[in-house]
Amino acid sequence: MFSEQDRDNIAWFWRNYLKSKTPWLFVVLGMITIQGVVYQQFLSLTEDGLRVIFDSGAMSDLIEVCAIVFGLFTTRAIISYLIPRLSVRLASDAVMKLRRDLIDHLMTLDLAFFERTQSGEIILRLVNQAQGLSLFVGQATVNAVRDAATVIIVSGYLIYKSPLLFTAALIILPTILLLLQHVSAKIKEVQATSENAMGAYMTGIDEMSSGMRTVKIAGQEPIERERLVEATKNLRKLSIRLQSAQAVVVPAIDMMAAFVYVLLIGGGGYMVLSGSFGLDGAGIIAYLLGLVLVFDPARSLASFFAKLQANLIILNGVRSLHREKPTIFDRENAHTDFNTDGDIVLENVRFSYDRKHPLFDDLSMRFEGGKVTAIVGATGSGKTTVLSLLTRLYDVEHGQVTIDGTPITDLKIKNWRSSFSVVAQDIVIFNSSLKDNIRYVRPDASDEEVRAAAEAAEIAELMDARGDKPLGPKGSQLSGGQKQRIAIARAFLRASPILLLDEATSALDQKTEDKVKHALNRLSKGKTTLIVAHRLSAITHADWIYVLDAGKVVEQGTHKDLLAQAGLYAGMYGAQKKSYR
Ligand SMILES: Nc1ncnc2c1ncn2[C@@H]1O[C@H](COP(=O)(O)OP(=O)(O)OP(=O)(O)O)[C@@H](O)[C@H]1O
Repeated sequence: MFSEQDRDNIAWFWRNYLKSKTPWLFVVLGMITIQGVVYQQFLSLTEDGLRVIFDSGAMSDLIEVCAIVFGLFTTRAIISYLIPRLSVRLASDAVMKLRRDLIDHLMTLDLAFFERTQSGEIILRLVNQAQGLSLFVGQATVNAVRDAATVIIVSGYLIYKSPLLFTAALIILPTILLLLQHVSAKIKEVQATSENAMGAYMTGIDEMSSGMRTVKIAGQEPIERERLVEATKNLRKLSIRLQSAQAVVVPAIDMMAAFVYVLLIGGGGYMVLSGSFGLDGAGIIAYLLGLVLVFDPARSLASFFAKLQANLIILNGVRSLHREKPTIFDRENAHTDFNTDGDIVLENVRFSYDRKHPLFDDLSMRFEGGKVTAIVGATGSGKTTVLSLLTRLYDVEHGQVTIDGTPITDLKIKNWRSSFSVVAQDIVIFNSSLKDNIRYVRPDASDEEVRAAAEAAEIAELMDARGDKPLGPKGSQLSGGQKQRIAIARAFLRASPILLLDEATSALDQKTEDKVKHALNRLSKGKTTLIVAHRLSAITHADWIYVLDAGKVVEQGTHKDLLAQAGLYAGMYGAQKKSYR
């Protein structure tokens, strides 16, 4: 019923999220025990009360029994109010910590993880599964512990009263265990499928809403609708299957309980009638009442057990995110200081996104400190990947990348990355004001510094016009060129010693591009600058140019050298010039 992995996951959850609350858990346990004792006392008092009635005893004794029973149940009611207040707080704290840990952990993971994991899967873990666990731990588990305490205490009392009758009642135990074993496997299987389906559904919603422009232009709304509706149908089917698997538990236990009641009325009745078992009418009625008090929580426990199986799958889902390990992290004794003006060198680098097809095999390049180097080449030749290796979004598999002779893997990642200003192809705009979007790369920048950066990137006018108005999800209220100018403004604001420009001005009109380019040229003065561009006219001024083809450097030199070589570069340049005429 519990696999090795389940036990390990529960131990992990306990260690990290509940153990520190042990004193409070004891308080809850104490209150739960009192509730169980209330039931046991109730039984004992009922037996006394019945005896007073059967034996025509004193009315005052009966009143006393009634008063105590009332007092006992009032105590139980007060505790029933206090327990959830405390337990929900404990569970919410645990899940907040779990969510915080998951977020912290996500931040350490490699870019590669996010490129292969569906967004819905991450949302599912952080939102639904964490919430589900909170409810389960805070409510279901506490109720289950209360039920277990009641079962143990009342059963103890029943064993004390008549071991023989209790042993007879245990006849059904093996059947219950077999049933639970069978059901738990089924529940686990359906829950795992449901979780995957829910993750895919969430990813579908994310893709649909962020890709609505393409959906509408391609007229694919019916297909998107169909895709999502199909997913909801699938979820409905799985939810019914799960409920059906869980639903058999309670009625099956009720049937078994009926069997035990009949057995005990018959057997117990016989024991009273024979008079040789020390059991009277009041005793057997109280005994039957006791069994009812045991069966009710036992039935809830069985249904808790069914829910537990589903939650173990959820717990495993959350844990699996924790099991993801980053491959790019700081080495021990990593340096924080390095010469940012030094040459950056790729030495015999091998790298592949997909192990079977290396993109680079023995690639060597040098980016001279303080100079402008350009990388050109056909689409897919690996230009952006070179920039990703420099910024350690990926690590090389073989060879090394160095700055001023120091391998970049010896440097603290935070310090190394902070030496870059980047204008990337995939510009990320947040749904906040334009000003805050520029400030994102340097939160401590003053208003004047943000304005100067916006002016250099020719976006100051728009920044004033929009004021504090958010830019829409993923900057949806901006044009491509406006987004690009925000990215450029960020590079101006950050003003780090190494500048990476990946198709930085490709979305700008000629006039704006000319202005921005002058500003960028000023910014790159004295900085190690790497430019990736398709439009070769944009890089003719570079101190050195690399021409990449299918992951290999096929030509290199200055613009003049390369034209003189009359090779690939000269051909590309000639073709572009012709098309501009
Ligand atoms: N995250 C990734 N996972 C798998 N393959 C990738 C990934 N990113 C890029 N690739 C592949 O690696 C190759 C090089 O991509 P890269 O983006 O470096 O090319 P590029 O020269 O910058 O192209 P472009 O000029 O179109 O921007 C391409 O074949 C691409 O399909």
